[in-house]
Amino acid sequence: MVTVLRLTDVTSVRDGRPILDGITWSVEDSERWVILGPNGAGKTTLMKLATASDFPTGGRVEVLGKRLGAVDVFELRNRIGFVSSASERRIPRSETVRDVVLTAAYAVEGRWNEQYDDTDVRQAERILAEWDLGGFADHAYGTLSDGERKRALIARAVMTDPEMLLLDEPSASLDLGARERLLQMLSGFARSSHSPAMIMVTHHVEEVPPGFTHALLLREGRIQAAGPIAETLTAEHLEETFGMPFDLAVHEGRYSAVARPERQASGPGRDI
Ligand SMILES: Nc1ncnc2c1ncn2[C@@H]1O[C@H](COP(=O)(O)OP(=O)(O)OP(=O)(O)O)[C@@H](O)[C@H]1O
Repeated sequence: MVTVLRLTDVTSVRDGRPILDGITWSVEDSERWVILGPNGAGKTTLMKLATASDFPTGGRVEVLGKRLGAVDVFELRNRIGFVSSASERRIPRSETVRDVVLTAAYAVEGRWNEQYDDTDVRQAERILAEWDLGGFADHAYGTLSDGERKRALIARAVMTDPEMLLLDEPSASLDLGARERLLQMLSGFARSSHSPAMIMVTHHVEEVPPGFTHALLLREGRIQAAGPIAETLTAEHLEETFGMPFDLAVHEGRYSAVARPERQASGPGRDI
């Protein structure tokens, strides 16, 4: 086992306020982590540290065995796949889907004069097929549906065989069918022993792909619970994290959560 990410007593302070506070967490190459927590809990800030896009205010962050602050972060970033709404905005709309994936080999957005060898082209074609995008290779990225775009971005992120794949809310804005399709593909990818370590941020337990092995629950910049998913993603921990009680169900690796009905009805719509 190889530790791909290690945070030790990490603090991130912005405008004098701790956004992350006392985070100690590590990820092994065989692990697939889901990160859950309320809006503003610090999930994106944590992802920025994990992708070597930001530095901590205090503590120690080691990404792929290298300590942030003592390593060329550009070299590190080439070994990490990252999909977020920001990465989506950087892709030119007129770029073909094939080039969206292929240009990852040079870490550029938008094909220019780079020379790609046959191995790169074959790798791109293989990955496009794996993510069910073979029929879209010549389509312009801007014409894809949201679900197809997400798959194209993930295909781009895995083009360089990264050692860590990080996904920030990959299912956000997808319709039910597109979400389910993406989850099936992520689940298959997570279960493959050839896949890199995965870390995925989501707002909904329904979006946790079966095959994910660990969960980290974050609240107000602190870890509320972290560890193997069966012990961590529990109704008790969700209540501590989100501040309200849930009924949590697990069926064939899929989670669902609804607020537990309060005994005395209150709020809008109650009978008076
Ligand atoms: N550069 C910054 N300067 C000041 N405050 C910041 C900065 N970056 C983040 N924050 C604040 O830190 C907190 C955590 O932000 P972050 O985006 O990490 O949360 P999140 O868990 O990803 O939230 P969401 O689920 O809404 O995306 C928020 O209150 C945010 O306003």
